[in-house]
Amino acid sequence: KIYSVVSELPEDVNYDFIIVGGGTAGCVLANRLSANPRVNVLVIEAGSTPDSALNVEVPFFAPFLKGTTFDWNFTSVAQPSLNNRTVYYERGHTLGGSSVVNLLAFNRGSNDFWDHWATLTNDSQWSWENIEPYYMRTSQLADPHSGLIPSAHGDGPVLVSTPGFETILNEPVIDTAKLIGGRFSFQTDWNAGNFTGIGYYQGAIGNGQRSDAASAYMPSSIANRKNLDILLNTRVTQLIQTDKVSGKPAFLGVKFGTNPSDLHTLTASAEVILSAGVFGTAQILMLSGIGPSAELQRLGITPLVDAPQVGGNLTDHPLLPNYFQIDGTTTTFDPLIANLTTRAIALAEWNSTRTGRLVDANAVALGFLRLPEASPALRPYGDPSSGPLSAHIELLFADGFSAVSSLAHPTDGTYITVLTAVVSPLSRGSMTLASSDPFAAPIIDTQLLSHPFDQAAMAQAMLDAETLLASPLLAIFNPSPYGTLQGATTFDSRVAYARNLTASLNHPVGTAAMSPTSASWGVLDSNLLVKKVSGLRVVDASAFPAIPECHPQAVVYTLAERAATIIEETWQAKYDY
Ligand SMILES: Cc1cc2nc3c(=O)[nH]c(=O)nc-3n(C[C@H](O)[C@H](O)[C@H](O)COP(=O)(O)OP(=O)(O)OC[C@H]3O[C@@H](n4cnc5c(N)ncnc54)[C@H](O)[C@@H]3O)c2cc1C
Repeated sequence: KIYSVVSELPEDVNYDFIIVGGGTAGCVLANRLSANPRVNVLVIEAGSTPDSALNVEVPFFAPFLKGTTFDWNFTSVAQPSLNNRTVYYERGHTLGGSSVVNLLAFNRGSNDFWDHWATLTNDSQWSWENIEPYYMRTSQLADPHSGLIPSAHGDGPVLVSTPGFETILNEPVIDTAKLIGGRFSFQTDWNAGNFTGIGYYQGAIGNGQRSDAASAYMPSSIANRKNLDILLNTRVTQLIQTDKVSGKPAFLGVKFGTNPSDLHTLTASAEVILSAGVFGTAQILMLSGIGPSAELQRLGITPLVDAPQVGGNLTDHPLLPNYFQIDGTTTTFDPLIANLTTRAIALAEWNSTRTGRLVDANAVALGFLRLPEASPALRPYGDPSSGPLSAHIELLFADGFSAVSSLAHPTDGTYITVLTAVVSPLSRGSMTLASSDPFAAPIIDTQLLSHPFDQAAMAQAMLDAETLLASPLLAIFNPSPYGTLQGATTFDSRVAYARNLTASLNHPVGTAAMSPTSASWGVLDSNLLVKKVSGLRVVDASAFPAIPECHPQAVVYTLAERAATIIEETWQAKYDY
């Protein structure tokens, strides 16, 4: 059942599993673990439910969710590498978490990125060969999906499809890839193992509507299970040490509430699982005394387990909009942003037939490219990608002015945007506590674009965007660089442009990374258990040992599916899973 306030929660239930955070990973775990009627599961989620909100359901409206009650509204500290600008961090604050507010791309990454995880954790359970069945459990194809490889897709609850609307860019971008080939070769299906080339976007969209962790993994038939309770609008503030097992502290107690003067506690009999996301999980660990001891002491928190890397290793994909003004007679999505009447007409079409431009996200075609072999970026720093099936940079093609930067949408004109990103970044940031107040926002220091490799890779991505737009099928739009992009014609001026406009692709990961049991780096072992602690698990994007060279939500779903099986196997004897 779903409860909106703490006082409604039944007092006589003994919960076996308490899941902290009902986001992308949390919904998967709650669904799978509560399938066993012999266990009681509690999810505590800080936000409310998406409840058929229009901007959640309509794929094209996803950017309108920024800054709403569905968003935690985080902001980084000023970044020297970005001319001392701050970076906005959107994070889902609702059942379903960031899968409810994200830009819908659904990619499981290359085979060699998963094999890289197996190497990094020294555990073959994360290799593609072993993880594939768990990916298959996450999602299934929905219409339209012609051209995709059916055997590369599974039968899970998240619906995945290709663009449902023919924009001015779909065919020209794909045909350009087919024409040029090489690094720009056409990619038939992103979810078939090779994550390089140029191909159609695959989105978590079914019947023209968003498919997220809440709608796919937590429909009312699951949420109403007798052995599953979901407490909304409530923040977990701390885990409480309950015991010591084989000399290691156990944290089965959970403190939660809506403000510092009204906090409650519950104790799980089997496990507490942290799924509060890349910032929430590290924050709760530190508030519980698990983190860098000296830092915790400075904030007045009693250190219980010295875990220096909690909050460290923050890795993200920098995102840069490259705007081009095009021939004014062309149809782009710009009027849908600038003109409320045009938007209302499109919405009426979406409401009645689930057709039109609103059925897709902003970007309709993607490129995931390896750097040229002679790239100056690769020489000094080596190849940071997971392998030849993985990219270094990404290009997203949007048929209008894509509002990801501080630049306001121009009041007139017709545009296309090529969003460029670095997907194998070497920059590393961190997240720390601002204070011991669990309701205070953390300090996020992203370090985006601080490493010279990332700057050089971004400059190459900008050059690739220009090269593609100059090819015959795209040159017909007469794309002309807009704003300061006009002056970005050399390596140095491209980097200067990037420093001015780079934002986050909202893919932060790694603040409680998995590593081999004996490794001095990392926070978790390869079964997602916090090292030096008994039985405390982390299941979300903070556990990633390295950032995938793709959009990460499908990787989170897959990680959580695998985690559910690890947990079931751990408790097989007691609960007969
Ligand atoms: C704007 C945006 C666009 C994105 N675009 C894409 C995309 O197109 N494709 C893609 O693959 N990925 C995308 N991502 C990234 C992807 O959505 C995330 O990586 C993924 O959903 C993270 O899953 P998670 O389970 O780690 O965390 P989340 O899904 O964020 O879940 C964490 C949950 O914990 C809750 N929580 C946090 N702290 C507490 C607390 N103290 N107490 C109780 N609850 C708490 C939160 O409210 C949230 O519900 C995007 C993300 C954003 C924000």
